[in-house]
Amino acid sequence: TTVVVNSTASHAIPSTLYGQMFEDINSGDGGLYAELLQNRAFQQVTPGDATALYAWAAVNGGNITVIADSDPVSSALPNALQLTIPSGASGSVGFGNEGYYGINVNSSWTYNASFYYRFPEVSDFSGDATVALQSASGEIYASAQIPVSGSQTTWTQVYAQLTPSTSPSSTANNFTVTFDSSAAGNTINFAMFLLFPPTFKDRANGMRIDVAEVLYSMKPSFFRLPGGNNLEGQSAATRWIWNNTVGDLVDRPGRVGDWSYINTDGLGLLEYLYWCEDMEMEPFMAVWAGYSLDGTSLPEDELAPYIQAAIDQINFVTGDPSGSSAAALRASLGREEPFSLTYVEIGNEDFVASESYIYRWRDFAGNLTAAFPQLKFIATTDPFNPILDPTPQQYDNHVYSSPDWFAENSFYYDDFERNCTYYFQGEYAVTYADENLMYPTIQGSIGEAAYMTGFERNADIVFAASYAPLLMNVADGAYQWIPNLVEFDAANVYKSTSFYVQHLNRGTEYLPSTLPDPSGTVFWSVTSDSSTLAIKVVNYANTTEDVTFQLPFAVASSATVTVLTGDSTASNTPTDPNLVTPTTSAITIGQAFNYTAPAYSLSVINVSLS
Ligand SMILES: O=S(=O)(O)O[C@H]1C[C@H](O)[C@@H](O)[C@@H]1CO
Repeated sequence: TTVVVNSTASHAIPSTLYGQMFEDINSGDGGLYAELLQNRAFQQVTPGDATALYAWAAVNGGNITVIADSDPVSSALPNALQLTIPSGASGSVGFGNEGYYGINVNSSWTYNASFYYRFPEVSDFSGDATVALQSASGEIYASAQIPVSGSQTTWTQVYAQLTPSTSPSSTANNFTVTFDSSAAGNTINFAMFLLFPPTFKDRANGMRIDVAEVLYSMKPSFFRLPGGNNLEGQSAATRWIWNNTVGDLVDRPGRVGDWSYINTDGLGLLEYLYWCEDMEMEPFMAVWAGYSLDGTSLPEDELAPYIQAAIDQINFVTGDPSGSSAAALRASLGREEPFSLTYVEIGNEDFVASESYIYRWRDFAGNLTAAFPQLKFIATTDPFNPILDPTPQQYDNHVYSSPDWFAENSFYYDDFERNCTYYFQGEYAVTYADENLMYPTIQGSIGEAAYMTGFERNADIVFAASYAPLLMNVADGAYQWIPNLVEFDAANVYKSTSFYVQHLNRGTEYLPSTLPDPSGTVFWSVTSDSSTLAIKVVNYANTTEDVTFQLPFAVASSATVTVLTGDSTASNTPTDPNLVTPTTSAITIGQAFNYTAPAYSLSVINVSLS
């Protein structure tokens, strides 16, 4: 194969081309969001149900149950954990939390713990609650005393810091709250527990550092939030409601998410926005658009309150505090100046309800465009099917398919009409439906790399792309979708082979070159920025492929090539996390040079242009 590279760029690579799609699918609570306690506030559970206490367990005979407190800690959190310490109790009696499939105890960290308590009946008890981090077998790694008084019959929040003495290798640990025998016979109500490790950029109520750092290393330019299906609700009533996700944690009711678990909404709209700033990316924010996953579309004459909610949501992000109550709410929460926002998505995957989207889009996009003429609105039906008014300038395309499909469709966007319509490949990934694989394989990741060469060749109309889903807790029962880009457990983060494909793609303008054979197995894309020429070569075949490049100008003879390659079925997994990682080496090139691409490989040849 001979590839002649043009000297003149045909189009810029939009700065937004590579970003991240996020929603709470095996990934927010217990994952990116740093809160370590599961079911920390008994949100959305039914008091008395066995499940109401999930992740909590009694310690040494403590008698615990979830009650609807007669004097709830807040209207958002009606439930409390009630502990009765049996009379005659001895030893440390109370309860514990197992975390999200474990708790990482790290002696270099200071943990911040807090909870609310009250005595439902006045008691003469005055003593300490002991909070601790301990192994499943009861070895104490860290503990602290919190004074507790039986005269405290109204809610009060108390705090403690925990600094473990060691870093056990096991994450099978518990956070415990216990009392000694002096508390025997007492009944105490608890609410709104919090246990945080250090967070990314030290952000309050922030993100888990190790996961955040892996995501940051991808240098994403945007972050799509809050979904995906998790925006939509199993009913209109359980949709993602922005104003339920902001303000004091004690005022956030949480919701039954769309991935079969309760969302605390501790990772809420303001946390997302600070996260985008900390990660130097812009939010691609979705607004609920009248369709819920039970298949219901609201009739047109019921949309007005939700359009107003969308206007308020956008004003919360970018509004002037003097001009909107939502923006004033943002200011009251400590953020006077607006956040940057350009793209707003109207709904998610509305191709499943495209008939009603005709009026839902008309009313949402119509009203929001009038209210925010500076924003760009993304439609979620299939392009031009149905015809929408106002004419969308952006569409969000999603595709999940086989390795072969991705390798065979790298020209997917080449034939799209250039008619001032721009495309967001908002979700794409190889899924291994037949083998139901938990982790991407090299064959799948190289298929994705082939498809991604099409993003750059068509970056005049493809303005953004993100693999989905982004994150996955690998613990049994902790995930709802496979595969995912980055995996984690309570103490580790794992980078899939597809992560490395995402990680390698960069460039600021596209240099046209000889077109690959759309039905072939070798693909390439040449991009440059001010200092470097990046030549991506994808070989989807199981044999090596020689590619001769003819560059338009002389270049330094020494270049580097970063190669991701391996057995077609190879995956990075928790037991073998670095089975396939990219290798970088020096190569000698010239204005014309031959490159032998290994079987199943992505190669990125970087040539300095200085
Ligand atoms: O069941 S699907 O509709 O395929 O779910 C997909 C599409 C949806 O937008 C996203 O939330 C999810 C996984 O990334």
